[in-house]
Amino acid sequence: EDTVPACDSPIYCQGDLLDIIQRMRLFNDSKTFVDMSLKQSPEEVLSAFNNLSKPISEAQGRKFVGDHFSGPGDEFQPWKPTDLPRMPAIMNHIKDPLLRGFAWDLCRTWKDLGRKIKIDVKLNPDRYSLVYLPNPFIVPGGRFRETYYWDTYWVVKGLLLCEMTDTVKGMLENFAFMIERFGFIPNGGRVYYSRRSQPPFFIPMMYDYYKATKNLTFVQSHLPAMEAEYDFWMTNRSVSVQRGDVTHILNRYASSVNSPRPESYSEDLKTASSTNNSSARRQLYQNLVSAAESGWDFSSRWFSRDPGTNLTLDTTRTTNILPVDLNSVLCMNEHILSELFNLTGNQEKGKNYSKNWQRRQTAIFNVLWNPTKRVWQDLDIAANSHRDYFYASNILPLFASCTGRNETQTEKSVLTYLQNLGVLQFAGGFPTSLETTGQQWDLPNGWPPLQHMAIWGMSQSQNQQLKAEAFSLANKSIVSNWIAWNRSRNMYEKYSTNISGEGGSGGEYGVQEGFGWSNGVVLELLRRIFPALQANRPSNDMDYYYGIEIGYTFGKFTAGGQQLEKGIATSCTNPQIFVMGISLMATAIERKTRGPKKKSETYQLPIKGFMDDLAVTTTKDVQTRFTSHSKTMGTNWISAGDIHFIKEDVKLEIKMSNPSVFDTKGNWELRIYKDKSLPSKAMKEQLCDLTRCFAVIGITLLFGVESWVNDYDRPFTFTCPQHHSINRVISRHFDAAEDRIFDFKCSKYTSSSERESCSWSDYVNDFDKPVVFQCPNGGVMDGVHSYHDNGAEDRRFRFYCCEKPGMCLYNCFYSGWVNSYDGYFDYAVPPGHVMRGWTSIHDNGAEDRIFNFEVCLIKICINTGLVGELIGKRAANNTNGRHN
Ligand SMILES: OC[C@H]1O[C@H](O[C@H]2O[C@H](CO)[C@@H](O)[C@H](O)[C@H]2O)[C@H](O)[C@@H](O)[C@@H]1O
Repeated sequence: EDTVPACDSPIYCQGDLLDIIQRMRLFNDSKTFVDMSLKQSPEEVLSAFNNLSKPISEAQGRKFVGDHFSGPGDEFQPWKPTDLPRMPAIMNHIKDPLLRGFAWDLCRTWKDLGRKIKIDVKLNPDRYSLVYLPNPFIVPGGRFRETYYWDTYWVVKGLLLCEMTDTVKGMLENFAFMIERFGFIPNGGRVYYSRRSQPPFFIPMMYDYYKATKNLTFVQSHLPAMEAEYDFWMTNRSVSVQRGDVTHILNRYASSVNSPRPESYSEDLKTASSTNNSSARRQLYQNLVSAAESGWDFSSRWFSRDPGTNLTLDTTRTTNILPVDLNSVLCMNEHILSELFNLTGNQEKGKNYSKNWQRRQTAIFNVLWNPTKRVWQDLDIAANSHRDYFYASNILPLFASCTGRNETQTEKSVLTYLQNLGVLQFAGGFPTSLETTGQQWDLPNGWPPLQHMAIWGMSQSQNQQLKAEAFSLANKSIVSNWIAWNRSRNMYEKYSTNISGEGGSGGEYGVQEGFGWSNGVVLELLRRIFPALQANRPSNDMDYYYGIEIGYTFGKFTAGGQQLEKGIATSCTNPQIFVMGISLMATAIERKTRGPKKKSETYQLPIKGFMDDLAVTTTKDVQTRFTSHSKTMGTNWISAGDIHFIKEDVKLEIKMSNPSVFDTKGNWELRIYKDKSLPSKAMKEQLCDLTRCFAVIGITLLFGVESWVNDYDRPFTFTCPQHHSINRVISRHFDAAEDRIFDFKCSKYTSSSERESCSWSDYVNDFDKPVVFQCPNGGVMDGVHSYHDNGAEDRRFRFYCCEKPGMCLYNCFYSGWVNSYDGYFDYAVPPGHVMRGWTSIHDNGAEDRIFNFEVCLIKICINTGLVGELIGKRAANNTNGRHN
């Protein structure tokens, strides 16, 4: 019997180098080493390794790795998806404003999980374990830096709900590219995954894409790839099972690799350490790799249940088992293939796949349905008996609509089975199993893909009780994610089913954050299962407006109540009226910024809110954020009643449908968004009739206008006129564009007419890098140029500095940070001062910058004794206080 390594690479998949270095456990996570790239060719690295005298000490091993490897992660270039629209329709469907905000945040996390592979990986593939893919893709997150096969099914669902169809298309093309290269889709995008697959969801992903886009041409062009993938499973992973005189064909997980997994090398050696016989060891490795192919790595599901064996990893027997979930997914594939061939006019293939689908349903019922337990169960091939244990996978024929028998009876007995076991009662959702083994696909973990498949299957049932249980599980699942998100701004790869909001545990690595499939599953559950779900309100903190409705009349026009919240105001039939209402409301709140007088004759602390990110794109699409900055003193004055704000014939009412909001702490900042181009845009797009457009113009003028020197994602060059210098910088950030717009004001600093000597600096920063700039030679900042990059989601800056003849700068100081990430700022240079420098830091999480300005007093030098005194004498490390 031959050893089959994970791939052919003599560095990443087999040989002494891998063996010696991985046994040293130089990194906390074994995956780190095999994700690193080579600094030289594999031949050079191997020869350097062979030249080391053996045995190699740990210090030598560390040095060797440092000298010859780099990364991990340096195979990628900056990339952010650019196809996230400003207002995906999912926002219109989710009822609860908080959950709508959550969905929007999740849509935005795709930006953090986007990756694009550097061209060098294509040119020098043997220097990388990463498999080159032509299009950018979304990764799960954390240690999972590469694409993962079955994860992508839920990522695609999430992306489609965020309407990011270009990204999805590219990812599907990547999978077709992998099928072309490997004959199937590997577990993940590394060479060490290239001899095992994962649950086959390519065809369902294509189908989801088709349903979302109706792009049949694209899907049709990939039908050969879909068939090739299906054939792979039928040729390499099928088993026949005799029942009566019928031979059923079913599938199993069974990789040919029978050596330790490179990414968990020392872990596999340890698991096999008490298996002395080399053939048994190879068999164990093969079963471990095959368990990884199932996506359930690892679980008691694959352990031997022979009497006398413990529930331990070294008893893993994956290839002996016919799994319910794999066969359900293949059944789904057969159904979809039949439908797609019919749709594209190939009725013959359509019929063939339909036959396969019917056969599979029969096989699932005849082989995997346990008539005693009245549920589907995995089959132990060797013992020819069901494995009578609870696994979430047992009910997945419901998800695949492959129950193969009378639905009413089946659904009823499935419900009874679940109720009797108590698996519907866990606080955090549907458990994976009822075994506690320390493995991650066992108790206490609940996995997002399983939550989704189980819930979806149950929700499609005709049995009302089973359907109701689906809602209850969806509620638990969303809430658990929501609690964790509010607490930590993290989405986990798995969750505890014991404690809602807690990440999962167990297995080979700590719980990972990101996280592709969790984001997709929450979006899917929110949209398709429980759009009406109401989230629990945070009890002692308030970052959002919620439960606030505004209703107002304008002349004879009365607008219906609009819900306002952090996320989005939706279903507005008249954007202009809405815009006006919001502006008015902001103003009304501004007027109350001191809060009402208390009995003690003192005023409540200020309340401030601001409207942000206003965009009107169609007659029905208005979005704005109405956010609040929370936390100072308790105040509940607004809950006392409605506010009526009457300005000429405009009447604004603010109704509080949830007054308790204001029992919490509030300290909000007010900004009114005024886009001077809005009324004309609205007129052009015929969004309003003449009277109302004029009204908008009127309101816009009434409240003043802010102008911007740039649009989001666009470059700008701004300079002040001669003898003027910048005295105000205003800027607003927009999350969907991950960029800022700017405005500058200038003031005259002298009446002298002497010519200034001005010049532009070079770019003072790279993307994602700090700006630390000071105009040289006593110069003053009179202009700024900047451009934005969508990949880095950042700006580079150049500055226009002018030496002011006869003028001296002194008493320079820094403003301190004038904004928070994603925050608005309006910084005014103090009177008598000019701007000399900028400091700015970018944050990759927020994809935004904070700013700190250096300003100085300016005076005529002549006869002041100050000549030449000031400039360049910047106090080291003084970033906040005054300095000379
Ligand atoms: O490195 C250990 C294992 O890690 C992966 O498995 C786990 O994460 C995957 C990505 O989220 C997920 O698809 C899988 O279901 C998880 O168990 C990897 O897929 C395994 O092959 C690998 O051995």
